[in-house]
Amino acid sequence: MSRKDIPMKEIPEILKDVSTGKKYQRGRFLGKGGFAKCYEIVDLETKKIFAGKIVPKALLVKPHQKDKMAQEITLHRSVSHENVVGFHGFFEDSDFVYVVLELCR
Ligand SMILES: Nc1ncnc2c1ncn2[C@@H]1O[C@H](COP(=O)(O)OP(=O)(O)OP(=O)(O)O)[C@@H](O)[C@H]1O
Repeated sequence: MSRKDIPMKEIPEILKDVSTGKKYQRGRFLGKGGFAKCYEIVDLETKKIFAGKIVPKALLVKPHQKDKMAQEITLHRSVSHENVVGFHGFFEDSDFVYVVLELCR
């Protein structure tokens, strides 16, 4: 089965982190990578703006794809440097993994 045949769920307008209760409004589309689509997202409580990197779980089927995603998160959360885009956390629901990043203007 090729990539285009995989049925894709729609990304929600409001992204909810059930573990913290945080909610983000999905805004402007920023760009697309190999697996992810990136959007501006706004924390509904603090009104702070971030970049949300959203990866469909339907694309993370092979063990090495899941491992790469987990490794990206593990590495990125451990790095804090002025030249590396800031990492603000991640969460998931049944269909997507959401990574919250500093927004690059
Ligand atoms: N923190 C950010 N702030 C603003 N725009 C971003 C941010 N992160 C990603 N983007 C936009 O989203 C696009 C896709 O990013 P993503 O990190 O998914 O892909 P990539 O690194 O280009 O590819 P790959 O999937 O191979 O890692 C980028 O090219 C950029 O336009």
